[in-house]
Amino acid sequence: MNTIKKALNESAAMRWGVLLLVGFVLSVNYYFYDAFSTLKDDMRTVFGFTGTDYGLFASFYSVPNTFLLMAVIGGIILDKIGIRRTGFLFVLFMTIGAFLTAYGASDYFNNGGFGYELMSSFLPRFSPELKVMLLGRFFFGLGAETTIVVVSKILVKWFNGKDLALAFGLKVAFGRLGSFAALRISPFISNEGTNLSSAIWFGAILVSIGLLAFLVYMLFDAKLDRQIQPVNNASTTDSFSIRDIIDLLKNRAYLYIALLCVTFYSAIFPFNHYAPDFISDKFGLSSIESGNLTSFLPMGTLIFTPIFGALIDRKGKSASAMIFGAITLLITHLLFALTYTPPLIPIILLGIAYALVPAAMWPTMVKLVDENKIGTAYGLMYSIQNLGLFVFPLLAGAILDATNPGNPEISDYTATILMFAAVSLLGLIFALLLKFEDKKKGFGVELPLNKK
Ligand SMILES: NCCCC[C@H](NC(=O)[C@@H](N)CCCCN)C(=O)O
Repeated sequence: MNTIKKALNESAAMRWGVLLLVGFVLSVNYYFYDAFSTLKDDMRTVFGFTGTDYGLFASFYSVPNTFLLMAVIGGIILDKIGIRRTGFLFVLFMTIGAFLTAYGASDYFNNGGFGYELMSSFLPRFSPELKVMLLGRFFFGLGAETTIVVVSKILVKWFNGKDLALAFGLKVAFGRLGSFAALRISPFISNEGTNLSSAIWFGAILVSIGLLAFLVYMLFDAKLDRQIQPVNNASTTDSFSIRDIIDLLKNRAYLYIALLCVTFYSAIFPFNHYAPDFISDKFGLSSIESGNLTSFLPMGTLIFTPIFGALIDRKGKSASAMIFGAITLLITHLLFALTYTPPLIPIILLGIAYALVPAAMWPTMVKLVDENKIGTAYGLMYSIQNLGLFVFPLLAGAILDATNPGNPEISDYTATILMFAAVSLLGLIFALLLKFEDKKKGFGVELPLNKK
């Protein structure tokens, strides 16, 4: 008797199992990205970091992705050599970067350990620990961004047509879980800077466990490829040409979504790097208290992004959701900058924006580009986004130093947060332009994602 064997991605249990595995890789990625925001003040007291030093450290994540176009190159590599090899390579970079960062902040290194002399011998404006941490942040960013592109492609491979927006929403939720854990655990381990180095090592160890999780995923991926190869061959053999990038940039809807992406995230991620310190300074809280308060943000989005994702799968309205999210973001920053509204209220508003826009924006890509170019499309979008993630933490640190001379313990963040409000306003303009373009060209951005 002939039995038809179902491919692995036909099984719902397998799909959600895979999401759990790659979701963990994202959680540790975001953990390490956000672990430093509650340590800003500890790094000021232990290493003497100024606002600009801290901003530079946060920005260095984006250097490879913006200036070396690594997120685009990672996306191209992904479309060319496939999920397993690309994923392994970039999760490995992420791990190396996390360990280098922790090494730079370690007591061993700072007591004259291996490489200390070399790192002291050039660019005396920057301390040796900052230089090694910057190098670590560089490699971490190089690996982390392409890893997110890889995970997006994994989800398209396993979930397309089957709750894709929900899966993307859950993927984002896994990232937020990592941020939540970082905001809670990092200041707790650091204990006002007495265990600063242990807090960073803890993050690096988590990232290395993420590498092990990816190795396990590779086994499932190989099995699925053996099952679907004859049907899906096109998606792995299509070769990259520079035309792909030109075509993407000529697609106005793609351009608007990429510009919304850079402005929206520039008003959130760089803000998050400063949020615990800002809340602590403006409302007189300890770093653990302000970390706890800020952690409501990823916690809320963790719950609401999948819910909004599921709604968009079924009801559509992605462009309208992005507009609404952008307006909410603008209101949030104005409240933070200009009022003493209890911080939980703007944090809740920020959570709505931070859940709604990503839930609508990322899966919309399948409406705008072909699946076999999706790695390149996401990669390019990340490189554009990383330009903002490079510029704005630096700018925020520089504005902070300029408006608070002498690196004081308590800083006035008004000018810094108003800068984030201005960036949010730009995001709103691009969200509106996207909606008009969709109306004109009929991409179907407002339609549900689920196939009937
Ligand atoms: N399918 C894409 C989901 C991306 C989610 C998005 N993350 C980013 O935009 C990253 N490029 C930057 C992440 C920085 C932390 N590692 C998000 O909403 O988190």
